[in-house]
Amino acid sequence: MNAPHFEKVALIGIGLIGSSIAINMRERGLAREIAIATRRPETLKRAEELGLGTSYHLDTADAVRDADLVILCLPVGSCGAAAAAMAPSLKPGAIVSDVGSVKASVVQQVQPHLPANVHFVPGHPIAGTEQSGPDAGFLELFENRWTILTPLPETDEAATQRLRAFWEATGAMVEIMTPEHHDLVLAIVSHVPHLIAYNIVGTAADLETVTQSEVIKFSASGFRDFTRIAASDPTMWRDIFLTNRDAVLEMLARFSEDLASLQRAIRWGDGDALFDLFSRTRAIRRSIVQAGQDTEEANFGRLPHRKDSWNETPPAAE
Ligand SMILES: NC(=O)C1=CN([C@@H]2O[C@H](COP(=O)(O)OP(=O)(O)OC[C@H]3O[C@@H](n4cnc5c(N)ncnc54)[C@H](O)[C@@H]3O)[C@@H](O)[C@H]2O)C=CC1
Ligand SMILES: O=C(O)C(=O)Cc1ccc(O)cc1
Repeated sequence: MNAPHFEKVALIGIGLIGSSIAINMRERGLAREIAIATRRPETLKRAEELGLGTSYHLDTADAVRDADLVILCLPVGSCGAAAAAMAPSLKPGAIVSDVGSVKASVVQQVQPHLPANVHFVPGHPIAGTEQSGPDAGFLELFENRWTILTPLPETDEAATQRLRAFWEATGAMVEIMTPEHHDLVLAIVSHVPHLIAYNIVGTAADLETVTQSEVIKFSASGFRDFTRIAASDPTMWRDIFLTNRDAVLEMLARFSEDLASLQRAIRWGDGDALFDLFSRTRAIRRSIVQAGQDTEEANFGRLPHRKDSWNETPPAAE
């Protein structure tokens, strides 16, 4: 058990990420008090049944009172309103952070509401699943995963280092970058891939010659992987695309150009072009697996709340 990193931590929102942080604090003794706030009474009741906190609040301002660290664990589009609601009750010297998948927009939404005497250190754990809600959290979620912190030029360095130490105590590896760079990188490695999954599952479901049951019956594992990703929370992903618009559109334009050249290679029977690309991509996959960064393989067997019937045996090591 670690010494507490903070006396009191307030989590605003208690879904997959909030509950995973709460479980980490509880199991690893990272905070003495854990205040949980959420807007729906049913969710709050469930968090209490799960024993995720030490106090439970429907009022965000109540939850953050006297907190040394406040983490917004909300859909990105809701962070501004939450910051406005809690701002008058923030303790001077408190660290305010978040876990949103987009960073520049969170900075734009949250910073104007914060008093000058608190430290704002935005963050993003690059770890998750397609599940949501307070039942979805688990202790190992952040282990050996990156958490990116995007402090602002004026952010107090000591506050950033305290938050780094907190995340490292959950098992995460921490990297620091600007919000804008974060948003570009995440657009290509996370946001566009999710868009592709939503699109391909939608296209398959819309095909008039293929009934829904055939889509499920004959789906190979590649398509199944897309359906897992396309089962991710609609509110969360709507907000990601609306708030990381420019970076996603830029990466999507690059993607579309490359897709057009693949289309051309297929049309003209250019097997070399196809073979070259597939060889390069296979090498990339192998280097990711070697570095131990593959979520599916790393997470297999440690997702207690995964209920999908396609959670088959892990593939043999490549
Ligand atoms: N799910 C994932 O795999 C990952 C998500 N994130 C980010 O973490 C944040 C939270 O995501 P999850 O925990 O997965 O979401 P979730 O859907 O599991 O939980 C969201 C929580 O926020 C509450 N909430 C929703 N709208 C609200 C509003 N308008 N005002 C107040 N409370 C509201 C919900 O009741 C719930 O407690 C998002 O910003 C997401 O982009 C970051 C890394 C991974
Ligand atoms: O479930 C998956 O495959 C994910 O990609 C999880 C995820 C979703 C959003 C993030 O910002 C970070 C990680």
